[in-house]
Amino acid sequence: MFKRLPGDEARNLVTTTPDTAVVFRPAVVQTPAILTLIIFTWRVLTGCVRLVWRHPVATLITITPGALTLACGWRTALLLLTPVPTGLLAWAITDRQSFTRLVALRLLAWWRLTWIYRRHWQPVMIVSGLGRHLWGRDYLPRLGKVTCTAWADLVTVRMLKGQSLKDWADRLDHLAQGFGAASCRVTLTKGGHLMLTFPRTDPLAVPLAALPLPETPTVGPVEVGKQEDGRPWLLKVHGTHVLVAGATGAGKGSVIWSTIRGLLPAVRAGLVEIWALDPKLMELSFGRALFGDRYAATPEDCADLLEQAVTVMQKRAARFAGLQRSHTPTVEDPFVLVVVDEVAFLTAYQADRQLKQRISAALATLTTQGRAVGIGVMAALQDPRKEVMNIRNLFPDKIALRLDESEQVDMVLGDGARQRGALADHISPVPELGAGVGFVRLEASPDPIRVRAAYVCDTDIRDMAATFAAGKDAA
Ligand SMILES: Nc1ncnc2c1ncn2[C@@H]1O[C@H](COP(=O)(O)OP(=O)(O)OP(=O)(O)O)[C@@H](O)[C@H]1O
Repeated sequence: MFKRLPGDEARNLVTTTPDTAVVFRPAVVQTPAILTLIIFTWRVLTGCVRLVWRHPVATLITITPGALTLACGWRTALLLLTPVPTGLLAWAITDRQSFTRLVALRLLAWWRLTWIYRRHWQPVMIVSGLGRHLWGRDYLPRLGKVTCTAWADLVTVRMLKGQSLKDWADRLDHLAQGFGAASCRVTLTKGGHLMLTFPRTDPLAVPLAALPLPETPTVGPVEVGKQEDGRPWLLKVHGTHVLVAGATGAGKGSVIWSTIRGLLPAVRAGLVEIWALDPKLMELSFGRALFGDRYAATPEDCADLLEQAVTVMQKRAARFAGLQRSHTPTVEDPFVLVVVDEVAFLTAYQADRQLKQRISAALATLTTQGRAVGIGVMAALQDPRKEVMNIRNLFPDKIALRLDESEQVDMVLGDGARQRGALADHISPVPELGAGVGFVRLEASPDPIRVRAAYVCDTDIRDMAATFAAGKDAA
């Protein structure tokens, strides 16, 4: 008499009495050898076709020498092929960019697909829990195309049915570790498909020197640093408000000073005014000459300056009403950028309740109504919690530099930003490695982008103040 046991393998588990050892009897299905051979051949053939289709250049380069040797012998093959490496070398020397784009990166992509991703795909998927091993079969997400850019591998993936972006976002560390990358970012490309980004090199690993001053006056977007992919980081300041959040020493000053630097030619042309609030008396006081009488350090002066900005805003709004809905900077109505270093000193940490109220009201008025009439606020903040900065949501653009806690990332960049790879709490506290590094979300995309601000050192600020001090005429 056999007693059946409950569970997944019930039909394979039998025992005669409850206290005897379980006898495991695996089900054996006899597959005809011919069927196995047909399936195997079919897989090899489709694999070859797919390989040639996806990587024609790499396949051609690999196969040609062997094919020529077989067809004409090694001497003739050598004779025929010698011009190829010579030609490639000449191409690489004369037009490095096109050679890299058309040959080098494609070869690299093929190599990394076969050697890194395909080889490790199955174990990484199973161990990370993104694939399943059920009834003796592996159910794995489909590895798609690998594209190499100058700095990262972009890997397309078709998710398993029933998986969500969150399942992948929760396992970014596993994926980075599994494929030997420093980090991993995930983006949904279309229904069921996503793209994983594995950086190979980090263009932001070394500090960036202050950028050259723009040749023509511009109100933005201002180039303030570099993006992870090596492209310039352009920060919009006109028509928005920017909040820069970062722990102490995160490099908030470099974002502020790079922005000011990029705007200086426009300041000189009369198209921009920079009003500075420096309650810590540290950061902006260094370039005080640039701001003239639009500089305040004590809480009383800061409240007065903010209220002046509100008056300018209201007068403009009254003049513009019914005539124009957006602002174009002119000498009569320049763009006013109100820069506030450590805004919490003026709000949350301000002991004088009346002053605190005046400052909070002015800031809230400017951030809710200033955009359309050409008044922008750029505020720096160490602690982004709501208790400290209750108007943080009035800033449409936010930058998360190094933060102390993982929860603070979503407070700054919005829900889900950390899950999508904005690991601002993992940025190195070593200034050379991490100061000025941060994450931003551009308006067009929910995916965070890693950036680094250029470092405007004391000498640069001194030079800027000497050349552009308020009241100096254009050279
Ligand atoms: N973009 C940068 N690249 C390299 N190093 C930087 C950069 N920005 C700042 N640093 C270095 O980090 C140090 C701290 O920077 P900074 O004072 O701007 O930080 P912070 O966020 O303003 O800090 P705090 O809130 O304490 O004032 C600087 O003295 C400088 O040495």
